[in-house]
Amino acid sequence: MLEVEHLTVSYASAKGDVVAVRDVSFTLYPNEIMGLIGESGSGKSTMAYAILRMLKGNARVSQGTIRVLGKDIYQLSAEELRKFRWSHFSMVFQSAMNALNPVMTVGAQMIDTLLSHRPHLTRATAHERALELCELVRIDPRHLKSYPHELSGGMRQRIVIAIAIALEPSLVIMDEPTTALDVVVQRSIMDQIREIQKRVHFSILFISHDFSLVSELATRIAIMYAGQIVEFTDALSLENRVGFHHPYTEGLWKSIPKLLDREIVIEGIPGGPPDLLRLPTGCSFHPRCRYKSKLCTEKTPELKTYDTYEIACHHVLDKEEQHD
Ligand SMILES: Nc1ncnc2c1ncn2[C@@H]1O[C@H](COP(=O)(O)OP(=O)(O)OP(=O)(O)O)[C@@H](O)[C@H]1O
Repeated sequence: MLEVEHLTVSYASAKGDVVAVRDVSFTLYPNEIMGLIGESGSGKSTMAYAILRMLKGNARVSQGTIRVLGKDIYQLSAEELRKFRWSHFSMVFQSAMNALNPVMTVGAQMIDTLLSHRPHLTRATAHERALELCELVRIDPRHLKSYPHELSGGMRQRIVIAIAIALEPSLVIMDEPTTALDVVVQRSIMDQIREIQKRVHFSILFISHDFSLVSELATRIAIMYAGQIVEFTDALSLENRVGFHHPYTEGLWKSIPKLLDREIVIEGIPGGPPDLLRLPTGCSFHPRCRYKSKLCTEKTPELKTYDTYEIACHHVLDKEEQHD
């Protein structure tokens, strides 16, 4: 479905090349929901834009390949890419307002997307399909006549989701799709994403900095730190075996507020992410890691497979004993 191999993406800057994604490889399987999490600045959005071939001016893919349905998307011509996007892969970003045209009704935008990619459709059939999409995202069809500003934030994001799945793509990349919404609306949209994905089957790469949100939706989670994936884990193992993970994953998991004995307990991760222009030697996470040794300051750990996990940490086998 989606194959990313050795992807490296850099931004040219006055101080030198900022390598925002470093040698990332993974496969997303048909109908799989994979979460991608990491703190702000870890490279999640850069990766999403690279996969969508939507990187901005000073960014470039300096290494690696990205294949969607077996096609190297960087080998497609502009016209092929235009056809491929929306039909085979699409995206939902944080701000629905930016994704929608403010001077067109939402119905016209849905019908336009359908007709521009399926020119053989009649306007009446496209309208029927728009009605079906409204039903799928639980929007009253009368809102097809509304302009984006007439709808609430949650409704706008539902419309964006409807447009993203209008052409039945195999892959939808969602980058913080609910971050701008309040908690109640966020929950209902998450439930709906899950329900729609079950009904119409497509793969999702779901990007967020919110571990609890991702772990509810995704079956597999990739954890990103300073441009690299430091762990792939299944969502269930986090609750059951939190000590057997990358120290960064453990820290993120413990940063989720938990109610213990009527007190809210939050354990954070000390320090902040590194300057990408001056990465620490060895493991990039070592300055913040309570399990670090001399080896960690000297040698970059590679991703290694342990049962159903892949973890890049020199001490993953011995750290579980020290974990509390
Ligand atoms: N246009 C740019 N020029 C130079 N550096 C950039 C540019 N855009 C992003 N970066 C740098 O690339 C790194 C990764 O940024 P990115 O936005 O991909 O991270 P992120 O994990 O998605 O963060 P957030 O959750 O805040 O969106 C950051 O350190 C950022 O400063």
